[in-house]
Parts: sequence; C-alpha cells; structure tokens
Amino acid sequence: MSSSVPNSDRKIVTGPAGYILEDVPHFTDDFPDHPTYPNPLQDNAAYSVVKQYFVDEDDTVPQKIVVHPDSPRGTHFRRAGPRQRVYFEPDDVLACIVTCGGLCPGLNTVIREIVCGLSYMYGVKRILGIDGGYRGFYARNTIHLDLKTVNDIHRSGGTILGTSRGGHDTTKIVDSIQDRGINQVYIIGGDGSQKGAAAIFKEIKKRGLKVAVAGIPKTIDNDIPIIDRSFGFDTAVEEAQRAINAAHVEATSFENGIGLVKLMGRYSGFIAMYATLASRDVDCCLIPESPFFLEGPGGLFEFIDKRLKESGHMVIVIAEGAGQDLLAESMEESTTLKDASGNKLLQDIGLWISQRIKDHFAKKMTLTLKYIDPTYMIRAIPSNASDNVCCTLLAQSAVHGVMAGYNGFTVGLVNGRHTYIPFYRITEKQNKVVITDRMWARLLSSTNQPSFMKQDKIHSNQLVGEPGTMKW
Ligand SMILES: Nc1ncnc2c1ncn2[C@@H]1O[C@H](COP(=O)(O)OP(=O)(O)O)[C@@H](O)[C@H]1O
Ligand SMILES: O=P(O)(O)OC[C@H]1O[C@](O)(COP(=O)(O)O)[C@@H](O)[C@@H]1O
Ligand SMILES: [Mg+2]
Repeated sequence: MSSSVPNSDRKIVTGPAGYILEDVPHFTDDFPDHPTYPNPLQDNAAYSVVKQYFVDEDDTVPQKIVVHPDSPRGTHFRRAGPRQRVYFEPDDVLACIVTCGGLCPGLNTVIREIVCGLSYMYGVKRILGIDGGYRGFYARNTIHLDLKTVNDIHRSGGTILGTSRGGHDTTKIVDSIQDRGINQVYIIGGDGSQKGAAAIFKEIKKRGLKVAVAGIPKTIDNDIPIIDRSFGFDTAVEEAQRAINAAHVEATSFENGIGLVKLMGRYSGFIAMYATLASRDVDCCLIPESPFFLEGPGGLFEFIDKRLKESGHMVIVIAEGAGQDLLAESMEESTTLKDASGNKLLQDIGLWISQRIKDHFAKKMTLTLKYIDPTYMIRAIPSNASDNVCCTLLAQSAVHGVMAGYNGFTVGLVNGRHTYIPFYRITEKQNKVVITDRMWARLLSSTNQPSFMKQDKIHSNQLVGEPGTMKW
C-alpha cells in the first residue's frame, strides 16, 4: 500500500520494501477538476500497430540498479512516455522553446523534435521560439516555429533560437509567459538553465497559472546529476578524437614530441576522461577532479621525462578546468572572474601548462610541444547519429509528459529508460568524476599515468563521493 509523504514542494510516495517514488508535479495537484481528453495518439497510424503504447500510470524506474538480495528498493522516478489522457486540447496549446547557456551538439535536433512531436503526435500548431535565451522572453520578439522552418535544422550545429548567459529575471520572464498566453514552456539548457526553470515553475505555481514547464538537460560537460548522460556528449567525445589524433601525429613526428589537447570541462572532466579512453593514444589525462602538481618526485614533469625517455613522444589531454589552482598560485593577484551566469571564468590552462613544460625542459632536452585547443570546434558541430536518436527520444518524452499534465520536471535517461525527474534532484549538485571510482581506475590503467596524488589524500573523505552517474 503506497503512501505519500507530505512535503511542501516534493511529492514523495513510499511503498513496500523501501520503495520510494520521487514524483513530479502534475496539473491535478493544483487543478483537481482539470478536464482531460483522449490522447490523439490512439488514432495515430504510427502508433496504432503498437499494442501497449501508453505508459502504465504505475511505471517507475529505479535510480540504482546494482543491488543486493536485501537492498531496499530505493528511489524511483516516474517513467516518461504517452498516457491515455491528455490535459490540453491541440488548439488550446501555445508552446514556447528556449535554449540557454553554452552550445552543445544536438540543440537544433531537440528543437526540431519538440516541434515535430507537438505537431505530428498532438496536432499542436502554435509554437514560439524564444530569441537568445532567457532574456529573449522579455527583450526580444518571438520566432515562429513550424514543421517547415525546422525541417533541416538538425544538420547544423548551434541553436537557431540563439542562446545567452545571464539575463534570468524570473518576474519579467513569467510576466511575458502570462501576457503572451503561453501554456507550455520547454527549456533546453544545462545546470544553470534547469535552476532557472525551477525558479520559473515556482513563480508560475505562486501565480496559480495553468502553465507547464519542462526542462531538457543540455551539458557538453556532463555535469548534470541523475541522468545517464546528456545529449551531445557522445558527439563531443567522438569529435575530440580528431584533435587527439592530430596531437599524436605531431608528437610522433618530432624527437621528444608532445601533443597537448585542451577539452571542455569547466568543473567536470568527463569529456577528457572518455575521449582518452576512446583514443588509446593518450599518455596523460588531467581533469578538474584530480589534483596534480608539476615539480618534484611524483609530479607531472617527472612523468613527462620518464615517458619521453620510454617512447620519445607523448600525448596529454587536459580539461580546461584542471590545474586552475596551480595557475592561480602563479599569478600575482588572484582573479576569480565569473561569466554573466555566475560560472567561473577560466584562464587558459592549455597555454599556461604548455609554457611551463617548455620552460622546464628547455635546458634538459630538445623538446617540441604542439598545443591544440578544439573546444569550440567540438561544441559547435551538429550531433552524430547516436546523439540524434538521444535528442529525438528526449524531446518526444518531454512533449508526452507535458501533454499528460506533468509539470516542473527535467526529462532524462536513467538506467536506459526515459524518466521525469523533479527539478530539485537535478539542481541539488553537479555531476563530477569520482577519482576513487572504478572508471577512473580504468583511465589510469589505460594511460599508465600516476595518480599524482599523495597517498594520504586518496582515501580522505573529501575525495570519496557518490559513484558518478555515467552508465557506460
Ligand atoms: N541559480 C539560477 N537561477 C536562475 N537562473 C539561473 C541560475 N543559474 C543560471 N541561470 C540562468 O540560466 C541560463 C544558463 O545558465 P549557464 O550556467 O550560463 O548555462 P547552462 O544552463 O548551460 O549551465 C542563464 O541565462 C543564467 O542566467
Ligand atoms: O560559452 P563560454 O562562455 O565560452 O563558456 C565555456 C564553457 O561552456 C561550456 O562549454 C558549457 O558550459 P554550460 O554547461 O555552462 O553551458 C563549458 O564546458 C565551458 O567551460
Ligand atoms: Mg552549466
């Protein structure tokens, strides 16, 4: 027998054997008599051959799938997908889509598939694009979106709607949603954007508006928790191979050649880690989560010297957020600049560490170092085939959820199943590489690099975190 646990902004349902459902808000929470309509999908030719195409109301997905015989069933999330009844009539819908934050491969595919899903599956005709991120709600005209305007956009990188950082004024945004009569808001963005979505949802609830807010997580860094991975990540790892291959060619073409590649990863080093594991030509991978030092026994310079003596060349991959502490120490005044959204503005660690390596070895050996920075080339390309499928299923899941009356959720893959995740779980922390995890051990064993850690630090509690959510 399940019971709901009263909590101001959380819908927790408990069940036998430690079952917990962290549910998402629904229109009927505030509008119990909200009219419902048969899902038009039942008359849709594409679905009519599929026997069970509506998701069962009790379908939920476990957050943890590695369990013991006596493990409590633990946290579950509501499964995504179409329901028997919908809470919007097609002609009543005025939907809008906004893209926020940094670019990521697949943004246009998500936009395209939200428009196609609303149009083809639910017969919705009125869909607006918000120009240039959150500030576009109140500072710009809207962009008309229909099947024709989005038909080919998935072939281009970036976002046809434009994006921005900063400019999130909750009152002005919700005023604009209310004045325009918008009743569905699809927000495609990273950790910052999802926090912004939560603030918008809270204001909409406070005003008692019948408006659905859905987040689609976008993070090339993979710094959003709970979800298996973000769209665009696979494309980024694949594209990074080209830079790593170039670095390997340069490094092997000169005596004591070093190819150094900087990849995205402000706080989380997933791209650097997976690009290194995919390449097998990388001798050293440096990420923000794994501190390292340059001089002395066990330091980076000692390892470079050893590896060059062994093979005469070396490839180093460094995430842009790695080593920022070392760089800051070397500067007279400590500058912690932030971008318009409050994210840390990084110094170019690739340039700095390249110069430090050249200076260190200048009097010791003939060394040729080539520094490659493909960061923006990687995030500005269109998504690959795998990510296009990921974008399509994410977008369709978001549309199904909103039409079924769910609200205040971020859609995401959890253990290979699409789910609706409450905003507070998405925004409560950032997803980071846990260097005491087996995945990082696989990385170290693939490059044979040292951990650059002093033994006493490796097992201190500051390093042991929850296992990362990468499900690969
Ligand atoms: N805590 C927050 N509350 C409300 N809006 C936020 C918050 N953090 C970021 N935002 C807004 O979300 C948008 C995107 O955030 P940003 O961090 O730049 O990129 P991303 O969402 O990709 O991580 C920006 O317009 C920013 O102003
Ligand atoms: O777009 P900017 O301001 O150059 O920011 C670069 C940052 O954007 C990212 O590509 C993605 O960051 P967001 O998730 O905040 O959009 C980071 O990897 C990188 O550090
Ligand atoms: Mg972010």
